[in-house]
Amino acid sequence: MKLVEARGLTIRHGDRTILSAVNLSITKGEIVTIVGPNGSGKSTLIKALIGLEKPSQGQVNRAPGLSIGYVPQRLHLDARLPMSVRRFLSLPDRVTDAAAQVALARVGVPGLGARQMAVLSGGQFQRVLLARALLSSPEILILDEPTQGLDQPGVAAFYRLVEEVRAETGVAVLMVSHDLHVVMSATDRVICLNGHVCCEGAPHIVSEAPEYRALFGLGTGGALALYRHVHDHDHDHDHDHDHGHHHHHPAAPRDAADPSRQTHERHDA
Ligand SMILES: Nc1ncnc2c1ncn2[C@@H]1O[C@H](COP(=O)(O)OP(=O)(O)OP(=O)(O)O)[C@@H](O)[C@H]1O
Repeated sequence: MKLVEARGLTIRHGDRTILSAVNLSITKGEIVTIVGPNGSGKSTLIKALIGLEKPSQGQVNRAPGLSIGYVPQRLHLDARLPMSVRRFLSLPDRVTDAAAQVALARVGVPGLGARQMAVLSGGQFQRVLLARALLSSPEILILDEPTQGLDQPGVAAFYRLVEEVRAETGVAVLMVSHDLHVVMSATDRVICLNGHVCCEGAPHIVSEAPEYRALFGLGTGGALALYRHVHDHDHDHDHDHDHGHHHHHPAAPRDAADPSRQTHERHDA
């Protein structure tokens, strides 16, 4: 069943076309990731799917009564305004203490309820946002760059958490990311966006697609100058060897075929 779909979605602001004839759909229980460079229209697409942006042409359809848990790209809270985590979870809809506790435990930050929002770390803040999004028992979670500002282990942990929640609840997930490599193992389908849908499919297929390579190419050839290298070791326990001991491969095909291998791309500029 389709939860949300866009058909021929075009969005213009003034005489600028931000999105052009975008088609996509998200079905029950799948994790879909939108990747694309800065300004490629990712947030605009998300807003259109939620109903915060009006199509200039085409249409957006949502399943009747669809419950959406949305985590925006940026949420600025005034640090001078006292706001506990517990109170934040009750905005805009009041939730019970029990429900708040369950939600916080679910995202791995139990007992944070009394803490002020302003003093949370980046990772805790993102988890609290996710907890709040989960409180409405959504059929789809929409996360706009949920790992912005987190370090690598924090990013990996957050995506693992999203996968766990999906496995437990069957919620569909649509998220935005800049980098395919970090979501490779945590997503079913990738949509590469650059004002239009450049390519779409399973992560390893998209990473090999010429359209994707043109944007996120290897070496200094790509617009975003990324390179990929393959590790045979565990990053968490092997920091000493983290520099200079890698074999740098141009996107080894065996790597794409075997998701258990760790693959990284790095900004090379
Ligand atoms: N309300 C608006 N009026 C005019 N231009 C807009 C408006 N909203 C977005 N844009 C423009 O549309 C383009 C796409 O913006 P959007 O925020 O969707 O990109 P993005 O892919 O999410 O970028 P980033 O990765 O930097 O977050 C940008 O050039 C932006 O300036």
